[in-house]
Parts: sequence; structure tokens; C-alpha cells
Amino acid sequence: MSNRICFEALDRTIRDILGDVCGSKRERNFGGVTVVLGGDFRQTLPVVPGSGKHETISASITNSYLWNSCIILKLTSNMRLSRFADTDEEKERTANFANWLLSVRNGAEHSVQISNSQEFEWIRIPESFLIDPGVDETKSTIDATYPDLKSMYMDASYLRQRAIVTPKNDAVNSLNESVLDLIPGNKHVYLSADSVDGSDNMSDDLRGIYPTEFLNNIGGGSLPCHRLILKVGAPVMILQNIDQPNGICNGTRAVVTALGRRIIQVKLITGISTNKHICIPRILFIHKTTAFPFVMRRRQFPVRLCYAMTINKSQGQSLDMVGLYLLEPIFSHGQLYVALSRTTSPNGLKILIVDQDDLYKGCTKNIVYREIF
Ligand SMILES: Nc1ncnc2c1ncn2[C@@H]1O[C@H](COP(=O)(O)OP(=O)(O)OP(=O)(O)O)[C@@H](O)[C@H]1O
Repeated sequence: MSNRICFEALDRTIRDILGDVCGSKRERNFGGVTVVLGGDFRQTLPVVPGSGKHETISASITNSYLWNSCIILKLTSNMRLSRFADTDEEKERTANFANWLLSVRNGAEHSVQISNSQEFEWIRIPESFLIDPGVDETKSTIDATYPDLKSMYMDASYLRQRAIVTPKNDAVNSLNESVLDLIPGNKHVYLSADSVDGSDNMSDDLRGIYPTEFLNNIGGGSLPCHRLILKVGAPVMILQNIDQPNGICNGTRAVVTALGRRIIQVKLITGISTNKHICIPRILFIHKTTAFPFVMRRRQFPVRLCYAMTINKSQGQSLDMVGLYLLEPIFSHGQLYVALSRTTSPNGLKILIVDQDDLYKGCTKNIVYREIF
């Protein structure tokens, strides 16, 4: 969900443009133009780096002057789930699962008291969804989400249907590397070219503080990795809007079909151009963050492996098989609901909960800011 200041900036821009034509339009929200907004306050809220609950709620459009003039229309059917239930038994199981999702979504699922925890937002996960961690939690999660990987690793629909989701990028990277190691083929390593924007005018002192090695370690968000490792057959997610009218956008998934020195070829597996082959060159990313007093430039292929992805990045995806990897519990509002609701059927959800201290067996954290709705 976008920060409310984006909507407010759009509002002021439209008022400015239309106000020149007709002065009274300057006084009306969006210059009197009807605007349709879609969103779910039970899913993840705007990300405000380094902020807490208050700042997150404050960044939501419900706290904008625009909200009072919104007419709220509610969607009531879970279309993602209802498509696949054929028999009466499946329909009943799916309806129960949909109700369970709703109670997680609203924070109404019965909470469990965890000793040593000041937090009470812990819920018990039904046993049928749990993955037995065995001796290697990562391997158990990969096996549950990607069965028959060795024979199916090139199959586009197999890859389209599934993903491991997890709260943090560190776990995403290590899961992606682990799955890539399991498939045959040569690894190609692509290093990015990183620099500080305007570094020509930077003093030697500043250049010394931020050497290239430091820039190489900056990652996360929508920035591709400095060290991108790919194999033919690996699924990737596109990280930039390359050609929106043709569905080649941030979040579109694809399978690598050829790896060259200066270009990679992929076959799209989601979006309106599914099955189309496209070639992708390295492109320039301009990375601005309040964490550093400079703007960074990174030239790299705009893709990331997507055997696993963060829960936030999975928002909007529909998957037949979801492996939820909770090496540690979720950390923000709506994340658990987003992760659980990516699946198209209750049979397509497997959850691994790592509980090293044996404190919360089969339970996990669910954070719901009820103030937002
Ligand atoms: N009217 C419909 N008939 C059949 N299938 C539908 C319909 N509406 C949506 N779906 C299917 O339900 C799934 C979810 O739809 P969509 O992604 O548009 O919803 P969403 O509200 O954006 O989901 P979320 O916010 O949870 O990601 C998709 O697979 C879509 O094809």
C-alpha cells in the first residue's frame, strides 16, 4: 500500500492542472475527478523505514484529509480460493479455510499465551499445515514446496505455481541459493557496477568513507543484488517496470532461458505476456535512502531469483503451493495474513515454524493494528 503522501501529491497535481482550466476545481479533491482506489488495510501497510506502529498508521490513507470524501465499497468473496473447490467436501474445507483466514486477518483468531513473551498476539497453526523441520529446516521447506525439483526444475507452470515466502531478505537470499544449488547447470555470476551519484564532485574524504566494497554490500528493497548468481531454468522476478503495457513490470516472474555476457534471455511466466521470450540488458538503478547521505547508482540486471521471496514482495501473487518459512516470526501488521492468503487452496499451504527454545510449538505471531480499520 502506498504512503498517503503519494495520494496527496496526486490530489494537489490534479487540482493544479484542472484549476487552470476552471478555478472551482482547485477547491475539490482530485479536482472533482472520480478516482478509484483499491486496497486492503488488513494486508501490509506503507513501509516507513525505521518507524514504529504510530508512523505506519499515520502514513496510511485513512489518516489523510482525502479519506473523509471516500465512499467505501467492500468485496466479500474470496475468489482466489473459490475457483478450485469442486466436490462438496472440498467446498466445505475451503470455506473453513477461508473463515480461518478471515479470523487471522481481523486479529480475531484465538490467541495463545506464550511464556516469556509480553506479546499476546500468538496463534496456533492447525497441524495439517505444519512442515516437520526434521534435521534440516531449509531442506524440509524446499522439499515441501518444490517436490520433484530435479525432474521439474525447467517446467514453467511448475515454477509459476509455487514459491517459498518468508519475512526477511536474508532468509530469502539463503533459500534462493540453496534451491539453485539443487538444480543442474552452470552458475553464471554477474557483478554490478556501483558508484555514488555525482562522485566526480565528492571530496576524497567522502570517497574514502564510502568505498566500492561498502556500496556493494548495500541491498534489499527493489535493488538487485551486487552479486547475482543465475542458472538456465531458474525463476526470477523482474524488479522494474520495463514495459508496463505489455505486462513486463516490477513483480512479473520469468524463467531464465539463456545467459550471455551482456544480456540475459527470459521467458515470462506471469502477466499478460506469459510465454513470451524477452532479452534484458543491465540497467541503471538510482537508490535513494535516508540511511545514507548520498544517492547510489547500481548498474545490474533488474532481476532477482524467486524460488523464495519476502512476504511483502509476494503481495498480489496467487500461488498453488506456498511454503511459509518462519525461521523467525513475522514483524509487522498484516504480514501473516498476506503470507497465508497467497494460496489458491488449503492443500497448497505448508508452514515451517522454527522454535529453537521449544517455547511456542506450532504457534506463531500475528500482528494486527486494529486502529487502522
Ligand atoms: N471475478 C472473478 N472471477 C474469477 N476469478 C477471480 C475473480 N476476481 C479475482 N479472481 C481471481 O482471484 C485471484 C485474486 O485476484 P486479485 O489478485 O485481483 O485480487 P487481490 O484483491 O488483488 O488479491 P490480494 O490483494 O490478496 O493479492 C486471482 O487469481 C484472480 O484471477
